[in-house]
Amino acid sequence: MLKKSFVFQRLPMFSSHSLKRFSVPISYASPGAQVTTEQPPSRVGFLGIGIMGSPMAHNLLKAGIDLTVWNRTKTKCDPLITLGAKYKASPEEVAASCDITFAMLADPQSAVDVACGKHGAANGLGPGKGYVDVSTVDGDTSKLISGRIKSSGASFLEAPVSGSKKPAEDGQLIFLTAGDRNLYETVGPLLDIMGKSKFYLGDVGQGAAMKLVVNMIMGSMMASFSEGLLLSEKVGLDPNVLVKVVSQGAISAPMYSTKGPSMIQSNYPTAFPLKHQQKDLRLALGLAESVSQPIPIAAAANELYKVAKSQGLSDHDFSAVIEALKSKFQHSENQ
Ligand SMILES: NC(=O)C1=CN([C@@H]2O[C@H](COP(=O)(O)OP(=O)(O)OC[C@H]3O[C@@H](n4cnc5c(N)ncnc54)[C@H](OP(=O)(O)O)[C@@H]3O)[C@@H](O)[C@H]2O)C=CC1
Ligand SMILES: O=CCCC(=O)O
Repeated sequence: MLKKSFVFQRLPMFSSHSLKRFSVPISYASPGAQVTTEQPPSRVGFLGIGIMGSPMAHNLLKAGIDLTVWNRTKTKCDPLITLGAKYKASPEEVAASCDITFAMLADPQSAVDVACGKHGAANGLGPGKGYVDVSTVDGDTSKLISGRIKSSGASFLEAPVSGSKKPAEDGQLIFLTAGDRNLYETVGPLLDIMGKSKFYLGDVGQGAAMKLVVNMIMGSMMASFSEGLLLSEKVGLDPNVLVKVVSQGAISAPMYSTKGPSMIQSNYPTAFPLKHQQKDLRLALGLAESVSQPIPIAAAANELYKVAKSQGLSDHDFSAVIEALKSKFQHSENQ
C-alpha cells in the first residue's frame, strides 16, 4: 500500500492555538506514491487503546506522528510507548499537550466520560485545538460531547469508522465524519494514514447515523448468515460449500468468506466484540424509533445478540451470535 508508507517530516511544534497546515514537501518511503504538500498536525493524542484504537494509533506512530496515548487500562499503552509514543495519565493531560486528540471508546457512556468527565479531555482543550471522536455512539451522545468540547473553544468532529481489526491494522478504514468542516480538512492527512476513504456528511449526528445504519445492516446479515449455516448443515449440506456458493453470487460479502470457516468450527476470534454489535443494534433501534421507521429485521437480530450476550459471549466476535441459534434448537428439541 503505497499511500501508507508516508514518512512525515518533523516540523517545529504548532503553537497551542495554531492548527494551520504547512505547505512543506513530505518525503515518502515508496517511489511513485502520490505527492502531497499537506502536513498533518504535529502533536496528536489518542484516547482508548483497545482492539481498534491500538492499530490506529500504531499507524499514526509508524507514519512519524508525534503521538501521546492514554488508556483506562494503562498496560495496553505499553507496546505503543515502547515504539515511541508518549504517555499521559489522563485524557485532560493528553488534550492539553496535543493539537488534535482522537478518542476510540467502547460505547456512549465511556465516550462521554472520557470527553466530559472529571479529568476528561474537554478540560484540556481550548481554542485552536481539535477533538475527533471515532467511537461508535448515537447522535444524541455525539451532540452532547460536541457541545462540551465546543464550549471550551475547541473544534469537534465525529468520525466513526467502518472496517474492523484487520482494516485498522492495514490503514484501510472508512471514516464517516460530521461536524466542524475546518477540522475535517485539518485532520484529513491523519485520517488518510488510518483509512482508505473518508466521507464528510454534514452536521454532528449524521456520521453517527451513517455508522449505525451500516452496522444495523451488518448485524442482520450476520444473523441471517448464521441461520443459513445451521440450516444447511441440518438438511445434510456441507456448510463449507455454502460459504463457497455464497462467495460467488450476488450476496457475496467479505464478512461471509472470512468468518464463515471459523464459525463452522465454532471458533470466534474477536475482531468486533459481540457486545459492541448488540450496542449498535440497540442504538440503531433508537434511531429508527426517532423517525418512526420500522426495522423489524434488525429488531429480531438484536434479540438474538441479546441471547448470545446472556450466554456469556459478549467478548467473543459478533459471529458467535450463531451460538444463540444452536442453543435455541437444542432447547426446542428437548421440549
Ligand atoms: N472492533 C471493531 O471491529 C470495531 C469497533 N468499532 C467501535 O469502536 C469502538 C471501540 O471498539 P473496540 O476497540 O473494538 O473495543 P474494545 O472493547 O477493544 O476497546 C474499548 C476501549 O474503550 C475503553 N473503555 C471502555 N469503558 C471505558 C470507561 N468507562 N472509561 C474509559 N475507557 C473505557 C477501553 O479501555 P480498557 O482497555 O481499559 O477496557 C478500551 O480502550 C466501539 O465504539 C466499537 O463499536 C468500530 C468499528 C469496528
Ligand atoms: O463497527 C464495526 C464494524 C466492523 C466492520 O465494518 O467490519
